[in-house]
Order: sequence, then structure tokens, then C-alpha cells
Amino acid sequence: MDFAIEVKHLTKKYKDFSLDDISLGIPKGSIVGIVGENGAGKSTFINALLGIIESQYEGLTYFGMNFTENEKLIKEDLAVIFDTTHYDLELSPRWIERILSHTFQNWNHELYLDYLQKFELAYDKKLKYFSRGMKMKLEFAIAFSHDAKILILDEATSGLDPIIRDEILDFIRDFTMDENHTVIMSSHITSDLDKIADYIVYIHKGKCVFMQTYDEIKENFGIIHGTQKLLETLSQDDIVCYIQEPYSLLILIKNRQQIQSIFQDLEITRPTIEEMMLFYAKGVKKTC
Ligand SMILES: Nc1ncnc2c1ncn2[C@@H]1O[C@H](COP(=O)(O)OP(=O)(O)OP(=O)(O)O)[C@@H](O)[C@H]1O
Repeated sequence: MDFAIEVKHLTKKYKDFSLDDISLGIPKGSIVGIVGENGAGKSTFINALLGIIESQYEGLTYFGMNFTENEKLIKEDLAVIFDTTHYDLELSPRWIERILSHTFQNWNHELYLDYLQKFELAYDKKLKYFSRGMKMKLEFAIAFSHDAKILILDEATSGLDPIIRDEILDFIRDFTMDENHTVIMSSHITSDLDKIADYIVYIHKGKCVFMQTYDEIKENFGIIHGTQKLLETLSQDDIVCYIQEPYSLLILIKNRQQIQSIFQDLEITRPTIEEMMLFYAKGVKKTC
């Protein structure tokens, strides 16, 4: 598989927290959602990938190029959007462009103006007069105006209303229409990821618990509301884990279609990303 980013055995140790030996590949042309509880290590992981914080790894490549040897070149192709803007609020889009056109070789003035117009952002208005949604749209206008190949969003859509979030999901979809474009997006709003993600990475207490394609989550996994007897009847290989409820069990299974064909009357629902997280974080008998 062609990876936009590949990292091997990434570790970052803080006094009370460790990002623990994470190895994964971000497939080129995909939208990868990173989920996990507060403090799970999502931002630490993203910052380590970007070299914003020091970390230890056996390998970190972007488009097959070694990150440490080619950091400047690689960063030309990256656009990173955090939950708050890092630009001085006294600046206007015009002044930001003056700075960025010297930073990025591929800066495209016409494209920038087009995006500002499309997003209804004034060229000469200071950022301090922009709403949160407008600041976020400006970040996207900037990202799209220097021909970034990888867009990394760290909780960028948190605190935005559903209408703006929906618009932003459309920008992201449009961006990945080009198969050379890749998106990594950490978010607590898993319903947004349900709409656009091709892959889900779940980080729990500093460990990468799973990376699955979204289709596999929907097609292969299932949830059954059952009893202890059912738990014993099912093949142990098909049980991922279960959660004890007051009077019953919630069982996360794999091979959903096969199980459904055997137990035709059994109601098996497809899990959401949020339910998958809950099972992997709280479930018993984890074979995963
Ligand atoms: N500079 C630092 N020094 C010490 N500990 C840190 C530092 N930065 C982050 N941590 C710790 O690393 C852990 C992971 O934090 P991180 O911000 O990566 O989590 P997160 O998954 O992004 O959380 P959230 O969803 O709340 O943003 C936390 O326990 C945090 O306190």
C-alpha cells in the first residue's frame, strides 16, 4: 500500500504519560479519523508526527521520504489546523498572506483570493473581528492556497456549529477528491467521522488499540444484546469483547454476516465509532 505517512515504533514519554510504541501507516488519498478519550494521547501523537515535540521512533516517513532528513521539504506539503488559530489577531488575511507567501514556495495568490471570496472573508479585516467559524475557514483557505498534500486537523472542528462543521466536511471531501491528498483528523465528534472517514485509529491511554477501515467496522462488526447463555453459544473467535449491563450483556462480535446467517432471528446492529470505542475501552475478554 502507498502510504502518505508511515511511522514505526513511535514513543513519547512524559512524567505521567507515555505514548506507547505506535506503528501505523496513513494510506495516501484517505481520510483517517483519530479518536480517543481526553488525555489519550491524540495531540501528542500528531505533534510527534509533525516534529513539534521530540519523540523516539525507528522510522518516520512522508511519501517515503525520511522526515528528519527532509523536514523543510515535507513541511511545504503539510497544512495543520488546530482548534484555535495561531495567527496574531491583529493581522488581517492580507497580512497573513504577506508572511505565508514567503514561507510557502507554492503560494497561490489568486486561489487565496478565490477562497476568501467563497468563504465570505474580508481581505482587510483583522482576525480579532472574525468569529470562530470564520477563523477556521481562513485556516482552510490558507491550507488550500499553498497546495498542501496532507491536511492535519487536531480538534479543528470542536466548538463549531453543525452547519459550519458540515461545510468543513464538504471542504475535506472536495480536498480528497484528488487521490494525492490525504487528511488526518482528530475529533471527539465521532458522528462527523462517521460521515467522512475511510479509516479510524483509536488511541487509548497512549496505545493504538485499533486501526480499522470504516467499512470493516460497519460490515464486519456487530453488537448483540444477549445473555450469558448466548455468550457461551457463540464461537469464542467471533467474540471481540462484552460489557455487563444490569440484566444482560452487550456483546461486540466480528464476522457479523456469518453469525447472522447462523442465528437468523438474532438482532445484530452495526456499531458506531463511539460504540466501538466504548467496547474496546470497557469491554471484557478483549481478544483485540
Ligand atoms: N508538555 C507536556 N508535559 C507533560 N505532560 C504532557 C505534556 N503534553 C501533554 N501531556 C500529557 O500527555 C497526555 C496526553 O495528552 P494529549 O493532549 O496528547 O491528549 P489528547 O488525546 O489530545 O486529549 P484531548 O482529547 O483532551 O485533547 C495527557 O496526560 C497530558 O497531560
